[in-house]
Amino acid sequence: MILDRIQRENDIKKIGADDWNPLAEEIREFLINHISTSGGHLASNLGVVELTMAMHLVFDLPKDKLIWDVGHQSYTHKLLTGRKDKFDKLRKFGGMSGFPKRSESPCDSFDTGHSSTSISAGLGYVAARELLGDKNRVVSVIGDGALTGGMAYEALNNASRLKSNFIIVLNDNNMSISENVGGMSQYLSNIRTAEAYTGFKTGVEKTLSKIPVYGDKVIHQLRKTKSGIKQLMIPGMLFENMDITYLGPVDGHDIPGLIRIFNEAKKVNRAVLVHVLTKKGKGYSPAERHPARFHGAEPFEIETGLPSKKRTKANYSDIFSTVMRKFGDRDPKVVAVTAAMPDGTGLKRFKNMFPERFFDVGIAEEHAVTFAAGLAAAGLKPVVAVYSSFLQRAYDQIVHDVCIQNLHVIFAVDRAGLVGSDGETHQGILDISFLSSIPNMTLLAPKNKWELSDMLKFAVDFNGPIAIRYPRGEAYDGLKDFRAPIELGKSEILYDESEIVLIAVGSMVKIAENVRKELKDIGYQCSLVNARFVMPLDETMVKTAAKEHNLIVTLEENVLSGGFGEKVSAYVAACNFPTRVISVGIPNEYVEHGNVDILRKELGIDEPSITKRIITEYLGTQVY
Ligand SMILES: Cc1ncc(C[n+]2csc(CCOP(=O)(O)OP(=O)(O)O)c2C)c(N)n1
Ligand SMILES: CC(=O)[C@@H](O)[C@H](O)COP(=O)(O)O
Ligand SMILES: [Mg+2]
Repeated sequence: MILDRIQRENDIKKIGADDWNPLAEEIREFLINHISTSGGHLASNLGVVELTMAMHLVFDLPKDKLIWDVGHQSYTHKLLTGRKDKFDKLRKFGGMSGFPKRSESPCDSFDTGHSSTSISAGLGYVAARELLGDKNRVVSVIGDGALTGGMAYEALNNASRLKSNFIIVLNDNNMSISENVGGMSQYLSNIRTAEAYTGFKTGVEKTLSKIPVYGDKVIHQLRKTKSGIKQLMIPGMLFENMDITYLGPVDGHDIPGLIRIFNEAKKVNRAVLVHVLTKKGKGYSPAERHPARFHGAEPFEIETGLPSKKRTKANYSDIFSTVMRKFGDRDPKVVAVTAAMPDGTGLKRFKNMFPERFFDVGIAEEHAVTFAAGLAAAGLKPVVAVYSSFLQRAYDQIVHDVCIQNLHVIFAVDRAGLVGSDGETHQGILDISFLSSIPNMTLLAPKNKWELSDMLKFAVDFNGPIAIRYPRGEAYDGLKDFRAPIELGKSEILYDESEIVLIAVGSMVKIAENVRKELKDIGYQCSLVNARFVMPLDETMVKTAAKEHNLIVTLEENVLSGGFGEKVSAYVAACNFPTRVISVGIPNEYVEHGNVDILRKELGIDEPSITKRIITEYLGTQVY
């Protein structure tokens, strides 16, 4: 194995050119084998094997800084920097992250996970280099999907003032997770289409040559300019006009060609964008044919590309998908907005049925929210389906554009709570805190799949900003018989007893149900309340709970700071009730990657830990 000769960064420089392509093949085989068992971002990684190798051949790590946008495509980089053995625990608790991590290697210059940050971070590195008198190179690698995000443009705007070298590699595979969208994607497509370029060039030359005397002179003059007649067709002119040198497009699977262009890019004393064309999923035909399915893949059979485990139960996004189709049918004012996540959020079916009422705005959560505010102001009923952690981006838009104007925007907040193997950047553990503190916002969480459907109906019929948070994965189908109509600000009493009351939010109702069973088994009386609303808080319920029990236990899959438990505690304290409140939630810290059950245990929010805590902390017995 050539790959075995790579033990650390820069070892690739000892591999002869004849072995580059065989090494690329070995890397692909390694990635397919490992990701087929661990799961992970296969298609994006297969697409950048040669690109990563070429960068490692040209640049000097860790002195030079490579910044991977999103970071989901950094597996080859990890392999080339001595982390091959860590792939056995890729994305597993305590193992290697699926994203770049400064804590993992000095060759990881910047932690990523969310999109469109790489040019800003790279520019920061460049400015620091100039101030500190360092000599390193800075290279930001951004995908065509990530280039739909507003931050990338803010950074490019800023980069245009540069007087020193900063290399931006545009990894253009003509795909986001799903089909890429928007004007920039169209612009890149035009550049990408060699035929269009060649055809246009020939066309322009032909037209000009028909102009007597001057035509030939213009052609001659244009050919003499820096990028020749190609400028007329504007490949890269958008960047060139911003004082950012454009190089390319170049075949992203041709290592010598890439090396040549990177060496050219090094000579430019300003920001330079190298446009690299790659194929998402390259080398594994199921991934080439279905790049979206293999973007973030669950474990799969290599021969067929089919998932190793068949899913038997619907997940919450499936339920959302079904309900949205029904609403689309029922109410022509219902429209759907996604920021580049039609598959993950389950909006794809709505898109197919109501294409004119479906809006994929690209990786642009801030814009998605203000766009939805505009739709609502004009009388439509926008449903913004977005992952909890990505909604963090749009905080001011929620406040400034939606809530101050009290507009009826419905937020379907998917992946709320622990998401698992994506880790810190993707855990949806802050939304209760940041949404429930915004005046005018109503925030709900369903206990099971039927309640998600009921809550969505309630939200569509509501008037004002409203968010429903629900977790990643299988939708709970227990507690089916509890289906009282949703009323604004009213919780649902599931079991009404005495002594202890568990008040749980959304996904924690299922856990609380089991905790209650265990407490009852050892002789305690225990009530169970499904909070339903985080905001507004059901104060009447809390008052009654405090009066009729010795202990209130709140449960939520969110950080404790600013969470539901704090609200309940504050209310109980404000009413001067002596009832003790224990808040179960996530400590105020970032949660690493790993299986959700393991993470819950580690965080003390799994059933046995909660039961034990209630017994030891409050009841003062070690019986359990
Ligand atoms: C702020 C934010 N929104 C959404 C996502 C989800 N997401 C991860 S990768 C991706 C597509 C990125 O496309 P591109 O940059 O072209 O990389 P490719 O997957 O094609 O390699 C999206 C939408 C994210 N990581 N961050
Ligand atoms: C890198 C990224 O942000 C996405 O690909 C994310 O990993 C998708 O997560 P889900 O698997 O929960 O859809
Ligand atoms: Mg792409």
